[in-house]
Amino acid sequence: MSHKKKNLRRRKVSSSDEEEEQQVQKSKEIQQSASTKLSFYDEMNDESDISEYKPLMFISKDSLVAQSSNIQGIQNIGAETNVEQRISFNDQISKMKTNKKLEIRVSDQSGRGIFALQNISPGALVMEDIPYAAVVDDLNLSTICSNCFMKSGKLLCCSACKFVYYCSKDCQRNDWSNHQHECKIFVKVQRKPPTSVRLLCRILMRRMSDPTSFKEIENLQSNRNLFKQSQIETFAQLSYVIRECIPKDALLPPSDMIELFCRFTENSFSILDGEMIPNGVAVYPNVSLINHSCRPNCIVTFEKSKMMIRCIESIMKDQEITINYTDLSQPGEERRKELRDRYFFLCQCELCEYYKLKGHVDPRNALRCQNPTCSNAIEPPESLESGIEEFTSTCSVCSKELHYDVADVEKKLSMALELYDEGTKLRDKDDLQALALFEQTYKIQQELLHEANYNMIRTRKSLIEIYCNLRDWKNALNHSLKLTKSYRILYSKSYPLLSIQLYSTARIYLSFDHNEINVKDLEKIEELLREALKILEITHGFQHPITKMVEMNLWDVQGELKTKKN
Ligand SMILES: C[S@@+](CC[C@H](N)C(=O)[O-])C[C@H]1O[C@@H](n2cnc3c(N)ncnc32)[C@H](O)[C@@H]1O
Repeated sequence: MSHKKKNLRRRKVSSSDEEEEQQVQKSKEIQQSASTKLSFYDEMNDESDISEYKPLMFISKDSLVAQSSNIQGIQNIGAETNVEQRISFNDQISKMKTNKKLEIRVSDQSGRGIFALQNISPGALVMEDIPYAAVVDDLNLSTICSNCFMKSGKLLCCSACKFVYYCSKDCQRNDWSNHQHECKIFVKVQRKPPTSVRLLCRILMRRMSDPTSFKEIENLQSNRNLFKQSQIETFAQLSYVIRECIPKDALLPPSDMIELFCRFTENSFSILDGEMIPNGVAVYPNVSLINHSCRPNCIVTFEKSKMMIRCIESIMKDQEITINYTDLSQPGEERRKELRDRYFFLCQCELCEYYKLKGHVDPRNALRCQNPTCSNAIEPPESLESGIEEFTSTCSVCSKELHYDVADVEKKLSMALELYDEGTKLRDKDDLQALALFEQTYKIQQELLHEANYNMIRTRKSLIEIYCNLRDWKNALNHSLKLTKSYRILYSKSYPLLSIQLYSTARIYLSFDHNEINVKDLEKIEELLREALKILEITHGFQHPITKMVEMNLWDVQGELKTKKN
């Protein structure tokens, strides 16, 4: 599907909802009937290329209610209603420090989930967990310790394979049981298997040394019946790679290997650094029980490979704990597609439902008001396909009469996306040419799209990156300030990406020549850092290295401000 259609497609509330309901109904039927499932998925899509799975934020499910009764050690303490059964914490969950605040319950709609047993305030640590198994991703192997996940410019590399790095001899020793088998393979073939395969090897090695722990993995949803045949075939091929990497005793029978791949696909997390940039992949079985919302009340952050779930929106007793599985800057339609394709459910969260209501325009795919002084989001017109040539509307903020020539808008936006793609291809080769293409893209989009439109955000991010590479701080700052404004529209006030964006903007400011920064600038920087810090204390906690770093930057700026004022 071309991007232009995505841009302009207006949601036909009733029919698309019906379609989605039908698809979900169909997927429920498939869960019960393995024989029909694959043909449905073949029909439904698509361009599945999962040979290089991106470790996602998250996970998925199976026939959940049925599965819940098989959970080892989880005791069903009786259904209080037909919809929800209360389930007490089992050994697995009691490992979590804060378990008295939480319990597992099961619902027809989303299977197992974690619920609050008391009110929880923003900033509170709701859960923390260490990985069952974790690997540093390929790009970061030389800068992150493969055992403790410490980031450093001075790591020691494994003298045998020279692929894997450690921060100390102790870390190398501790990781040896995991690394010894892959090390031989790296030496033999002089290249690494994909990150996902390396992680699965570690899971299987742990199973061999600690068989009871493997129940934690077996408890995860697999949704095997819902995977497409092409995906299952890829899993089968990757299983062959795994056979080459670990001892025979560590292997599972072929069908269990496929099941493991399905569980991994639905339950793996990206490990993120403080700035929310992925640097590894891991499985955290306890946290895998948390369901998704596009308006989550909790957020996942990491200290090295330890995962922390912190509350970002007040949670009331009996409310479900939720985190986000997708990129929230994407329009609802795309988020729902991703969730349906990967996690096999139709998202009906507060955010998705809100924009289905008449009169609520999602800025993520909106046009902008044609009045240059008005920034209102306008619901995009029907695409060309539906035969509409002109779209008229009235801006609800400035009351301007709006007239869009649909063909012209489609053409311009389509051209902007082509320019963007060209720019992306050139990005690592020729910054200046890429910059010229991104500027052209921006010029077209700025005239037509709302500032929080997904495509505008993408273009701005690319422009900021290139201007920073070129040390053109003035232009980088201009776009970064505007991006911050868009993030305020897109994200809740305690969302970590907003704090990281505020901090990045402050850093761009601080990159200016010292003499160019006056008191007014310093006050602005102080304001940015203050706000970033306030959010980070909630999302990452007071002790997180990034929180400390922002705090130190703030002190420096406050000191300088004092000196300049005197
Ligand atoms: C990581 S698992 C979450 C725990 C899962 N409910 C379980 O029982 O193991 C992800 C799966 O949970 C279900 N799920 C998560 N969020 C959901 C939501 N908002 N609505 C419906 N189902 C959801 C989906 O089946 C998804 O594949």
